[in-house]
Amino acid sequence: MTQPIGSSLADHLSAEVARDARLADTAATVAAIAEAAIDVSEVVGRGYLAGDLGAQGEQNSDGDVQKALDVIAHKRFTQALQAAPVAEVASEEAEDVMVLNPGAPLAVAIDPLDGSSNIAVGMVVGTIFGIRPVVSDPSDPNASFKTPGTTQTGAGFVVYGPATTFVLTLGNGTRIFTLDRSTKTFRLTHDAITVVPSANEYAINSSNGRHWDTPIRAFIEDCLRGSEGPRDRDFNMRWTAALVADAQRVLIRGGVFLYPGDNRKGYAQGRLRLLYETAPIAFLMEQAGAAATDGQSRILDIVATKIHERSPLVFGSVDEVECVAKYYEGRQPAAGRSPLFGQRGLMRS
Ligand SMILES: O=P(O)(O)OC[C@H]1O[C@](O)(COP(=O)(O)O)[C@@H](O)[C@@H]1O
Ligand SMILES: [Mg+2]
Ligand SMILES: [Mg+2]
Repeated sequence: MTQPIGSSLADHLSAEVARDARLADTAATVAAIAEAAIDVSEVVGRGYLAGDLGAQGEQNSDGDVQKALDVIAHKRFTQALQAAPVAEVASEEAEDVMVLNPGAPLAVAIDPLDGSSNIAVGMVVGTIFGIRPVVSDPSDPNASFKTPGTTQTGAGFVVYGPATTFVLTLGNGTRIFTLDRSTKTFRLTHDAITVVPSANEYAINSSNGRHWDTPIRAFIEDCLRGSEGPRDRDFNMRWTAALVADAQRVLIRGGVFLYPGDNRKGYAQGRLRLLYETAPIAFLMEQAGAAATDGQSRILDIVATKIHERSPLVFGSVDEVECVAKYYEGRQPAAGRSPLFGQRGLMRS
């Protein structure tokens, strides 16, 4: 049963379990993550008064330098998951899978703090998670995470912005809950979201333009040409440097987000990690009627071979995601290439 706007996350979780009792463990895990998110939200909300949250520490598994807030968030979410029916955790901030409650039914992949480059400048950051069943294989400690994203029973992200939002799917639509700070409760503000099929906004870090492959360069070039190019309409560009914030914008307003692979060393598969970034976002997008691919193939069908594996990511309004795939297939709208590429101009390589 759909809950009314303003109802609590706890009520929504109860309703989901009433709909499908198999979701009980997933719902308990989501509740634990939400509690921790409120605590992290308070730290983020104190901003510079909380000390130097951007202070640099060790390198994480992916070679990124950990910031103080990365470590605080990792500890708080791990503590929360310890008290949930979770056996294993794959965290961006831990090299190997962490074993929490052996014998418990669930495995969680988590990016405790997304958008780390925004910490020091006091801008929006978040948390991303995907929940899936444990796969027992004594010969492979990572077996639970080597299943396609379609096995996820729940996924979500938190945005610590002007408001703190908790964006959730349990496979029955995507909803946004907003933190009511007076009661420390997440309340439903956006029920069963439907992303518009087409919109005039794209998000990409265009400073990497000279490293992109031809289809992505051509797609962005044609967006830039706007009403004078084959797309026949003008586009706007947004990039927050926090995947969670860009994903929330796409859910509410539509558009397309791209973090493709590129020619920089180590970036052949882009920057984002399959298990705790692209697969949860893909589940949330599909549940909102949007799409998510690596440019051509559905993200939710990809099986990780290692826990910190990266994948290119293109998600958002279905027509735009489909349009990107057409550029890869050579079926893009016909037109001469723009002078912005290949010759003198903004995007010259
Ligand atoms: O700095 P870039 O290359 O624009 O990358 C930004 C992207 O990297 C991320 O910050 C990666 O996440 P982490 O901060 O968790 O490593 C995304 O949130 C964001 O979309
Ligand atoms: Mg991240
Ligand atoms: Mg992170």
